[in-house]
Amino acid sequence: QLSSTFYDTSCPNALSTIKSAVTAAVSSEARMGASLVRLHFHDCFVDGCDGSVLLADTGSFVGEQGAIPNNGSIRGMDVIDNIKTQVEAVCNQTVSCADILAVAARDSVVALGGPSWTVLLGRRDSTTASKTNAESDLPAPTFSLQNLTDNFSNKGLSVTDMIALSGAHTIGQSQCRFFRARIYNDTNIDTAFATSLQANCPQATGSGDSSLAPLDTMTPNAFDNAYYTNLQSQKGLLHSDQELFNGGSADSTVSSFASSASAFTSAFATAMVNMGNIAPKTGTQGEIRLTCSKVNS
Ligand code: HEM
Ligand SMILES: [Ca+2]
Ligand SMILES: [Ca+2]
Repeated sequence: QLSSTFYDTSCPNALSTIKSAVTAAVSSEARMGASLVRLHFHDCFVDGCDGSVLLADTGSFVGEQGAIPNNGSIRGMDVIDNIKTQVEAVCNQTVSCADILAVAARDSVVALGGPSWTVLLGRRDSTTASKTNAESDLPAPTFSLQNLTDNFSNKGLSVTDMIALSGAHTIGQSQCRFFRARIYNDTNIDTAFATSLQANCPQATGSGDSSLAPLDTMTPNAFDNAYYTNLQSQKGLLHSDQELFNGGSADSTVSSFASSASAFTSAFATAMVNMGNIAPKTGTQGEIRLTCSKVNS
């Protein structure tokens, strides 16, 4: 249904416009690459890749940005709004916000040294958002391996896709409130690693809640396979990360991605295409938004 050539005649400069803007944003702040990849994930898992996550709360409209997994956490919506303005300047109401997110996620990975892949295009934008679905469908950092497997399976994604996509945690940061329970309560954590994290993340809820730590302690700004070698030494930051290497059925795939960068990058690229195919709106469904943060009036 989606097609890599969707904008070839209607907007031949769309992809280059997005790439330059993403490259500039990531050059000025490496973490923005991570934030844009996550935004695409949080879009696709909630009613499909339809730009729903980008809709801001305005007046009586309730978007997804206040949902528990997103609130005070997702970033980069302003960067997408800015890219959309540049894309509108070259092709009026032609390129969807959902497609801009999918391309920006790919370009972010490339900008941080990761693999490239061909992005399928032609998604249309939603005219609705669902805070309820954002709270029910996005995975939580407290999840077990079984919870994670079920959550991705509900979106049509395999365990291999789940393990590969979790490798996006090779970049970016997490707030203390999401890893506090792990560094004080989990036993499958490297002791020195836990102790070093405790310095900026006190045990008491409310203190240092938003202090940041890198998801990949080795190379936080490089899209590599260090995430998996960290898991092998019990240095996963989130409880859900370490669940992938905890003596269970995912261990062998983690080991394969840890020992082969190419096995990881190829599985990651495949899984990103699979995630990008979740319930796209096409044809006459939805709309092409003029501004990514609000529906057309
Ligand atoms: C497997 C289940 C997952 C869970 C439980 C999870 C949870 C989280 C949490 C709690 C954070 C920290 C957010 C914050 O502190 O504000 C985070 C960050 C991040 N997640 Fe995930 N995530 C998962 C899967 C994914 C997937 C599939 C992707 C993309 C393909 C992804 C990409 C990222 C990135 C890049 C960051 C860093 C964002 C930044 O620095 O702005 N995550 N994730
Ligand atoms: Ca969505
Ligand atoms: Ca890394």
